Amino acid sequence: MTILDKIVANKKREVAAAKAKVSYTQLEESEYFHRETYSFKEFLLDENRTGIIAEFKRKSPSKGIINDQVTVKEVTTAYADAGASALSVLTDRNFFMGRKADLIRARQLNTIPVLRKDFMIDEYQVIEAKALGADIILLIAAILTPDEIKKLASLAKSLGLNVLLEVHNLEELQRSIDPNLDAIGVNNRNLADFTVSVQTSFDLAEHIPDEFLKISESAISNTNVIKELKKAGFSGFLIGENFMRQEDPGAAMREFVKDLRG
Ligand SMILES: O=P(O)(O)OC[C@@H](O)[C@@H](O)c1c[nH]c2ccccc12
Repeated sequence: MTILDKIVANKKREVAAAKAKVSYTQLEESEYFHRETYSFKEFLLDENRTGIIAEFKRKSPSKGIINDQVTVKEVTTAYADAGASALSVLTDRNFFMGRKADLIRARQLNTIPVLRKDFMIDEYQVIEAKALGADIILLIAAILTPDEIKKLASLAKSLGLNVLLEVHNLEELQRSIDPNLDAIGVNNRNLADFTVSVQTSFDLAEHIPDEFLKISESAISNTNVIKELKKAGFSGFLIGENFMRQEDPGAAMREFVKDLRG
């Protein structure tokens, strides 16, 4: 059983428990369920921002605890001030030490798009994402069939959510392309064995149709890589650990952006 299999098995139990605890009607009564979402594209392509999707991540299966000493407030507001185009907030509890309350908090405090970073396998989670204040959902090709992607993405679009599809290889990309997607993210980390290579993004770039925003995810730790990824057509850069492993993740991002712009 790979780690991804374990995460999905756990997620199925978690979703069943959430459904028993909070009904669809209750989700739809959330104030955020009716809000107008921010456009992912608009913030990514805004020249005054950086294209960086800055992630709040306390822990990961590959690295263990990264940083459990900082608050959602200090980190996400500093990320936004430093020029993040969007925030990514982990809501998986067991493997990433995330909480749904982290997403609500990030939403309350910021006026840029927020990505719900989780393992989406059920329509309930999409509705829940809107109710928690998300603007963007992540769909991971490795754990979904093309029909599931279509179903979850079209539901998300009907709620005004932006959809980011994550792929790790050409086969996943080609089978998963769907008109309801807004952005395609190439994960430089193989979720089956945790190996990382930014080359994965360069290899897949030309295969992503131009109507989708191109995002490079994971293992980005220097600004030269971003400059090269931009030349290859990428407009979004998802960065977690490189900032979160520092005592002050917001300050780390500020320095990084200074270097990127300098
Ligand atoms: O911390 P990194 O290497 O900068 O990576 C961030 C992000 O890409 C990574 O957390 C991620 C990418 N896809 C995921 C899917 C689920 C959980 C986490 C992820």
